[in-house]
Amino acid sequence: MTALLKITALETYIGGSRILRGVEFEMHPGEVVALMGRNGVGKTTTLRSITGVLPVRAGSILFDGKPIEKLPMDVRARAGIGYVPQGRDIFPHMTVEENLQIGLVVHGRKGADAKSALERVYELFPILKDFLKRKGGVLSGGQQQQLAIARALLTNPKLLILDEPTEGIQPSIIDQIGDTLKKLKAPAAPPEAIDQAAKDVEEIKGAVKKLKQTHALAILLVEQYVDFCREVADRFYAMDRGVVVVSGPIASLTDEVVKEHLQV
Ligand SMILES: Nc1ncnc2c1ncn2[C@@H]1O[C@H](COP(=O)(O)OP(=O)(O)OP(=O)(O)O)[C@@H](O)[C@H]1O
Repeated sequence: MTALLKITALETYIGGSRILRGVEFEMHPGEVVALMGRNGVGKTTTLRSITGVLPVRAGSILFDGKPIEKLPMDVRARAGIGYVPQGRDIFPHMTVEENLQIGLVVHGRKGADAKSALERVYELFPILKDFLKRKGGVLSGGQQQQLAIARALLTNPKLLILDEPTEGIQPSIIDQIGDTLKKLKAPAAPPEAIDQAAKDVEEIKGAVKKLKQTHALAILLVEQYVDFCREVADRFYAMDRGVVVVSGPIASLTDEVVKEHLQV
């Protein structure tokens, strides 16, 4: 099968620092791939290099068989690369509906085409349809993430890139069950917040799984939480200091691999 995305010998610098030092990986249509690694190894830099936020110094990025590494960001987006950056980037003072409308306008979708695109995202994220008139900023973290994914889907991407979709949602749960010291120092999150966080994570997981079944698109996911990756991804790549050090089907992401390459 022809690769949808093929990255070869990719090098990206930030300022004078060589952050990516020959990244190589590929993705096929319809695949969910997790890009993993400890903090600061270059995962976000890799995503930014693919989307065109950062210029590439050397190497190639083939998307759908064509080189894109020199193309501007908007051209890459129109070619079929949808991107949900870390921190989600929704407009907090605008309603859910307005946030989605912006997605449609930016990509020139109107009339019946726009309506059917919206229906598709409402099917995937019913909560958004219920909350159309709410301001983005009052949604829970997971609901904002759903809104950001929905907006990216309105462009009909062939590849959807998600940078840490559970960031800022999971820690509240982990704080509760983990580090006792932290618990003693910081007041516990109220039970409603923990319930909401757990529900949010399940909804995002569910959405990725549903996307996999119902949409012909590939998903590249940066995610720290191993269980999340094990549940939704088909394959994984783990990075260390600017290169991919191990990869394989998600079943080969054993606890030993996690210990060696992912745990702090
Ligand atoms: N704007 C910047 N200026 C200087 N160095 C940067 C900048 N952005 C990132 N870096 C450095 O580049 C390296 C890779 O960062 P990157 O954000 O790609 O890592 P990451 O694997 O996504 O980690 P994280 O999970 O912490 O986001 C890090 O060492 C970081 O300090």
